[in-house]
Parts: sequence; C-alpha cells; structure tokens
Amino acid sequence: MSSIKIECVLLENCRCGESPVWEEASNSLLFVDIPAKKVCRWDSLSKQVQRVTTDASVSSVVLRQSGGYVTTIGTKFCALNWEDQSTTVLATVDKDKKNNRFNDGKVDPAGRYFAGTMAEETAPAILERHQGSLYSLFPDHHVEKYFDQVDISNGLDWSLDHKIFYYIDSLSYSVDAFDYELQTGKICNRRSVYRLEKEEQIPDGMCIDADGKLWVACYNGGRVIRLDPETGKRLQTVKLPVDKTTSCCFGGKDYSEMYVTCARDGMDPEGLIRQPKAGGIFKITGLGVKGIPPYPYAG
Ligand SMILES: O=C(O)[C@H](O)[C@@H](O)[C@H](O)[C@H](O)CO
Ligand SMILES: [Zn+2]
Repeated sequence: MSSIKIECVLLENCRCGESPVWEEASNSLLFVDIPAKKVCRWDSLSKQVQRVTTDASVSSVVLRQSGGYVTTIGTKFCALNWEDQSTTVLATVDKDKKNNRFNDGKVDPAGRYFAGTMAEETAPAILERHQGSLYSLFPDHHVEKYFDQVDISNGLDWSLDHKIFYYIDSLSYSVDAFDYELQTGKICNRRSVYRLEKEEQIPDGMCIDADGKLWVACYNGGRVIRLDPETGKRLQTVKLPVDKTTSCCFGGKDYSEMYVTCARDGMDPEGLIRQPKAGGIFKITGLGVKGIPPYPYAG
C-alpha cells in the first residue's frame, strides 16, 4: 500500500530548473533556472517566490554558513547577497574554455563546494564532449580540480559516514562512487554503482536519503529512482507527470518531503500541451523515508 502523493507546488515555467536545496531557517526551497539566469527562493509557508537575476547562466546554489548563499554562475563561484541581490566572485575555473559553464554543485560534509563544468549545450544533451571538469571551492576560497574529460557534470552527494562520494557524469549513463577522505577532500578509486536502464534515460541530479540510499532524477525519464549503492539494485521508481525531471532534494518538516525540479527547454509544442506543468516545482510526500539537511559552505 502506497500513500505517495505528487503535487506541483509552483508553476514556475523553468526553462531548466535545477539545484533544489532546502533552507530550514526560512522554510524555503532554493533552486535555479539555468538558462533564465535566475536564482529563486520559494517560501513554503507564504507560497511566495523571490527571484534574483544573474548576469550569466546560474547552475547551482548552496547555503553559506556566514549568511547568504554561494552560486555557480558561468564558470565562477560567486557569493550571493540576497538582501541587495549583489554577487561577488570568489573564484573562476576553466579560464581557457570559453564555451564552458558550471553545472550541478553541492557542499560536502566539511563545507567545501563541489561543482563540475560542461560545454554549453546546443540542445539538451547535445554538446562538445569531454570539455568538463570537477572542482571544489575550499572554505579559504582556493579551488582544487579532481579530474577532467567530463561530458555533463551532474548529480553529487556523500555517504552518511562521509567515506564515499557519489557522482554522475550524465552521458556515462552511470552513477559512480569514489572513496572519499573528509579531512582533505580527496577522492580515488572510481567505480560504477548503477547503470541506467534504457527507459530511465539520462541520470541528472541526485541526493542521498537518511537510510543511505540514492535518489536520482532521470532526465527524459519523467521519474526519480531510489538506488541501493551497496547492492547496485534499484529499490523504487516514482514517476512524475513531466518528462524532463532534472534534480531532487529532501525538505519540509524533518526533511520528510522530496522536491523535484524539471525543465521545459527541449520540449516540442505538443509535449508542452500534454505536460503543462513542465518547469514547475513538484513535491512528493508519503515516501516513508527522510532526507538529511544540506551542508552549508564554510567559507
Ligand atoms: O540540468 C542539467 O544538469 C543540465 O544543465 C541540463 O541541460 C540537462 O539536465 C541535460 O541536458 C541532461 O543531461
Ligand atoms: Zn543537472
């Protein structure tokens, strides 16, 4: 017996909604619309949305321990002051790659901001391959590079014991794991823990739940899937009424709700008529599993 409920809580018409993150202090969901260059904050109590426009594609947003947020804009890590809507550059990557931009990003349990890059797409998932890299912004604002040759740097999260880093390069159609050293932020020993099935399409954003299982949003697959990274088995599939599901996070009371972002870009007019809520923010309740609070950037 399942009491899973899926509702669209906000019709935002995102061209490419991404990077949902729950901010407990304000009972809000933050997310971005990458090509629309918007960072949004939806207040779950008042149902109001505030938006900040950036000067280039904004691909992820994270909480900041010292207040405000940090975002990845173009190829820059930028502090974002919500009050006056100003941004300050903290670091720049891929300076020799003019066609690159950041994509998904998330903070590790030690407060480092991990984010990867990709070449700009000409259409969803169509781009010059192997142009991306994975980086992290340390609390002292220096940047370390982990590897290059990435196609579409996407979902990431850490195991509950902080010993494994999970990572998705979308066009590998695989969810990968690395050994992770919290002290140094170093990663090694890459391996695949799950390969997507054909109908699951393209793995995109990802988050871990309080049982240590992974939730992956499947772009073009219209679903989120729950994976056991230890056995490599899929445990659950939750389908959504939109195809271009991009990312997911837990939020709400005790992190018992899941929020899912999705995209409108790449849909044809008929698709948009069939799926008028494409680009909205979806809430899934009744999953019977909770998430964990997001880590804030420590710098
Ligand atoms: O949301 C993202 O991560 C990318 O920026 C998007 O463009 C799509 O998800 C991608 O095209 C599908 O792989
Ligand atoms: Zn993504």
